[in-house]
Amino acid sequence: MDKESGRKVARALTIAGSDSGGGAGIQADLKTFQELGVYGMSAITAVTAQNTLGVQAVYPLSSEAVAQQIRAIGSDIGADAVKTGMLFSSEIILAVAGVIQELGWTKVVVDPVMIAKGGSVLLQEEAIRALTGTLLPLTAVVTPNIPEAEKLTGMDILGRTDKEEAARRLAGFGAQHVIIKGGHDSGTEAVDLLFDGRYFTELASKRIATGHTHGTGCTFSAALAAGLAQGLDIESSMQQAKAFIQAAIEDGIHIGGGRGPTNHWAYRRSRLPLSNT
Ligand SMILES: Nc1ncnc2c1ncn2[C@@H]1O[C@H](COP(=O)(O)OP(=O)(O)O)[C@@H](O)[C@H]1O
Ligand SMILES: Cc1ncc(COP(=O)(O)OP(=O)(O)O)c(N)n1
Repeated sequence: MDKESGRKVARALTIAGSDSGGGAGIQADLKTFQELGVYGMSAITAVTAQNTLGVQAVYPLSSEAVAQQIRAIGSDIGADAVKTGMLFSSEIILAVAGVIQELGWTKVVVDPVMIAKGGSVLLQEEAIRALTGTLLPLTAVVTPNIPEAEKLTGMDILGRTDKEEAARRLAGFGAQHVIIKGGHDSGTEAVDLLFDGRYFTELASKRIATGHTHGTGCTFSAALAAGLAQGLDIESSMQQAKAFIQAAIEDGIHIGGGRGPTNHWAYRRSRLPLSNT
């Protein structure tokens, strides 16, 4: 609660890696929170030297440093929702899962970031088991893209039936909801599939032909967490996140010499009266 205005302030925490180029990771998450009217906080897991051409270096923090950042937030400000992004190692995953449990946070969005679009490793292979064994059981929504869902479940995903089976397996690890994202599919639509443990719901949008998709997954999961922090249910948060990422990709920012970032201003601008844009 903001003491002066008496208004409740929605608070969201991102536990993720820093992208020096500003398009993905912590930077994308905080921009998304801000645009959606949510107070953003961060616990940094690793620093990457990165730009639109790719990841040049990764410097992970100690699991203790990550845990202390989260506890500092939990013991004072609190968080209405949390998202995780790049976690890099099993030590960091175990620390993050431990503190989330300690603080009793339940609105937890896990974006199981593994490999950047340029091919760099953002999660060590041996950490996959820690992710499925300790973090997914604490998860309200897990948001893999297709290659991530394949890695987590150990199966190939070629069509809708495979996506459904993969979602069931991910729910089997303890995630309450699963969203298998469709950015890596072919076809004229980008179709995201939500599984709530019983039913499947598809959310489709026009696929935008663009090379400027750096940070799409981070932005989508941050928007999802922002919706949950504001008290929306999972379906409404997903609809808001889909609209946010659609606007951000459609109006991508063409900076740098490689894969440009999405435009975090675009969603709010698209909702303003024309005279104010
Ligand atoms: N070219 C595109 N056009 C429209 N939506 C897209 C496009 N690429 C990705 N998306 C959407 O962006 C979100 C993130 O998906 P994806 O790119 O698969 O994640 P990641 O960055 O983790 O690989 C999803 O909602 C997906 O449908
Ligand atoms: C620090 C950091 N975290 C995550 C990613 C991956 O971002 P993602 O949204 O999956 O999109 P790409 O960057 O892979 O285009 C990252 N690159 N850096």
